[in-house]
Amino acid sequence: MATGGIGGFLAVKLANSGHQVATIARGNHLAEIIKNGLILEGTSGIEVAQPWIATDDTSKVGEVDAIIFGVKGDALETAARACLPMLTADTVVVPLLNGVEASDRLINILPERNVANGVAQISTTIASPGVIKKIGDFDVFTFAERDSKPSERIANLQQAIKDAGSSAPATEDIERDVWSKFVFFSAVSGLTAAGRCTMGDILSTPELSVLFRRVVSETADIGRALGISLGSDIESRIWEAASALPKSMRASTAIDLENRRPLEIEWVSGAAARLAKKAGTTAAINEALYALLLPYKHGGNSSA
Ligand SMILES: NC(=O)C1=CN([C@@H]2O[C@H](COP(=O)(O)OP(=O)(O)OC[C@H]3O[C@@H](n4cnc5c(N)ncnc54)[C@H](OP(=O)(O)O)[C@@H]3O)[C@@H](O)[C@H]2O)C=CC1
Ligand SMILES: CC(C)(CO)C(=O)C(=O)O
Repeated sequence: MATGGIGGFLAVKLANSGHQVATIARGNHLAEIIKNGLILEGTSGIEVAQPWIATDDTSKVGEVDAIIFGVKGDALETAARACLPMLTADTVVVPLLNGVEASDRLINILPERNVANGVAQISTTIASPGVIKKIGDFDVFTFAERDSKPSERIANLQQAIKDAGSSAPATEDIERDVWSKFVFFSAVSGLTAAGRCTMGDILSTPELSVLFRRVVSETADIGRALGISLGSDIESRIWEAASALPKSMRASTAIDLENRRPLEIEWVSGAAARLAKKAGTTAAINEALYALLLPYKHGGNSSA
């Protein structure tokens, strides 16, 4: 659930390493998957997978072991309800959305025993109906039970993803990992989208570098105020990692903005602003980035 950048990538990899994979998709994307298979254009060539089932009707899938949950933030509730027919008491639902609220939002709809927590480091997109495109060489999926305790179902899914060629490291603190990506992403997303710039621009413009580092500190402080054990070196580690990113890199938010698609800002800059209030701290820069992107939230032109 579903067959976008995240779900489509893992569907191809898992199906081609021998697993029974159902791809939930709709419209032209589904029609092309049924007709030609699901195609992954990666840096090392093209792979095609024939899903076990490709459908927009989850009641046709039956009960499953695991659900890779990868829809955009605004689609979470509807997609979660559609997962209900596929659950047994042991099915694990692994959210890989950006932001820090997906797992908590899922337990409002799905039984808590079914819901895990997770985060993805990858850059993939639906290039055209039936075709997923991967950019770059990184594909790391970090996930665990909500309380981070080891479990067989998490270990099995990690092993399956590793056998399929990606990275799925074990973690002793999934909340910290989800927040670490959020701290990084709040800066990359907010600046490359609101600033219409690339990581190269951020790294080569001292004023933008300072702003990037301020967003990172601001979001990290929100996490710390909420009790997340982010560590005192997260700011420097993120800056080091950011400095090594490809110069042309932009967040999916910036690419969505350019393509006039809806933006996930409610779950990134907007979430930082909201969570700061909850934590009793401030988030002036995240608030500003959120406000600058708000006119474009629903896609299309600005509301002006
Ligand atoms: N792609 C990436 O590289 C990364 C993505 N992420 C995060 O992962 C999440 C998913 O991103 P991504 O995979 O790129 O998103 P995509 O937009 O590529 O894919 C989401 C898919 O979900 C489908 N969908 C939504 N609701 C339903 C539903 N009820 N039934 C069936 N299909 C549905 C959409 O179909 P339709 O078009 O018909 O609405 C779309 O095909 C986001 O939070 C993103 O920020 C995190 C790290 C990297
Ligand atoms: C920054 C990146 C590519 C890291 O996975 C990402 O999550 C996104 O752009 O949505």
